[in-house]
Amino acid sequence: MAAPWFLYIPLIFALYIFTQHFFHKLRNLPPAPFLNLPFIGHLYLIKKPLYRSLAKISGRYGPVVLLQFGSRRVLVVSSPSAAEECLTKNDVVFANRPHLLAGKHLGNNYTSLAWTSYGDHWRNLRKISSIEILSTNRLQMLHRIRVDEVKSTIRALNRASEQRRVVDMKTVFFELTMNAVMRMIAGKRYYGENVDDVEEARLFREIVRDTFRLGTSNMGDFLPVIRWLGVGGVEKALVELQRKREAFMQELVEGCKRRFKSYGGDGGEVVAEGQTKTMIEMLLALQAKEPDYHTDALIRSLMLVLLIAGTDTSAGTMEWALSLLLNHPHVLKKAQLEIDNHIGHDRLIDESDIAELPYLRCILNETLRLYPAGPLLVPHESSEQCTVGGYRVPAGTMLLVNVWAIHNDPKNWEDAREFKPERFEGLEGNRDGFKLMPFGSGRRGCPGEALAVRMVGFGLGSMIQFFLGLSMPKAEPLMAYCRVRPVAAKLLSQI
Ligand code: HEM
Repeated sequence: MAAPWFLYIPLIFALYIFTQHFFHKLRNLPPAPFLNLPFIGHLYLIKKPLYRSLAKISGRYGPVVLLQFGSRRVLVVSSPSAAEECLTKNDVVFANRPHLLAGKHLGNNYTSLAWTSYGDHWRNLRKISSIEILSTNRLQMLHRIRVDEVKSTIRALNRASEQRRVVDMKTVFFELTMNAVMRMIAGKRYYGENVDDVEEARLFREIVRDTFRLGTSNMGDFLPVIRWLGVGGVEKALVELQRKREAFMQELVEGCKRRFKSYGGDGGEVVAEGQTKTMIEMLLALQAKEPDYHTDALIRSLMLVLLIAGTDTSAGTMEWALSLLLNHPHVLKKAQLEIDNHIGHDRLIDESDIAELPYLRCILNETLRLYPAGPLLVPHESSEQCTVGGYRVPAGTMLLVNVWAIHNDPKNWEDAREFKPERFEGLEGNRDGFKLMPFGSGRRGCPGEALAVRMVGFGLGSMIQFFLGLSMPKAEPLMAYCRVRPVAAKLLSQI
């Protein structure tokens, strides 16, 4: 009598796994864990946080690993040389982004700067952002906004200090960067005291919260069945969120257009006396010259990308830096001494001082080494077949560069888990090839690096200049008592 059919299922599964493994080797694909299960692939190996799980897998199978995340092939690289190979020799091949749900709905069907594929449209967006918005010249024009916001933060912390109130520093830094970036984008302030419009601010905060909640990768990206069945309603929520984001940003664009007209401007370079031209206004100037390309939709899309890419990353880095300083008082003291020696006690630190404060830059680099805000960069995808580490990588493979693993690997760094800013002293450009790349590298590397270094360096430098013996009653989230340094009391009159 024949055995019932279902008894063959384990056999079929085993055959599938062995055949997969055999062909994997035959095709010279990068190493992979043996058990590649039907439907889910290697997802069963993944726990949060993803970069730690991947570092563990790489520790076992090597710095170039090919995994299967459900329906997607994923190449994980975790050594400086493998990262270099991907982002130099194969930089163009890996310059695409995978089509993930967030890119479809929040990236306007994969057309926004962060989500669009490599090509003319991406090149144009990159050019606009690098030249028209994030160039040294433009950042200088927006300098006053950042100074204003840092001063306002110092004032708030000083009040908390006088009242001996403990402060949630995570919120302080998040609100600082959000206010600074939104004022640069549209001249609006939505957090803390003196918000422009309470209801508008409430709506904005809701949009920001939902974007950070829904905008990260979700299981539907890897298991299409979840997407088809609409499990969790994620896609519906993303569509609704994008509708709100677009409507909100369009209102801001309209507001900037009205402001423009009130100057009697024609969308040109004219700005009223004492006013700072916002990023939207910079783009409206382009719209006046070339309306067909620089549409409202393009302006909305660019601004939404900068808002999300530039805030949480910078705020998180400031929070980690302060947390590390509180746990390493000798580093804080050395940084204070550097600032006092360079600036004295009669004036406030300024962004332009950062270049002259090498130890502060070392602290920044060391923080970004230990806690990179993008531990796996943003996923890339290969447009054609290429080789990495001598292995064949097929077209359409998603690339994750495990920067966290590279930054924390004892093979690359002495005392890798120790906070030692001194390790960067004397290093030209404070970088060490592909051993340190918190902003990525190559064509898709972060275009906001200069702004980030200014915002984070200036924000952190100001904290160091003003406050002493910040103590940390609770590490998670970072809560601190801020005590004004005696030498900084005089400076308070300047803010
Ligand atoms: C400490 C702060 C920041 C860190 C650590 C950081 C890091 C990164 C990383 C790792 C990437 C991905 C690179 C890749 O895929 O290879 C990226 C992309 C990007 N970043 Fe940043 N970033 C920061 C701040 C900013 C700021 C302030 C802005 C602008 C306001 C910005 C705008 C962008 C944009 C638009 C992209 C996408 C570029 C593209 O796809 O072509 N970032 N950033």
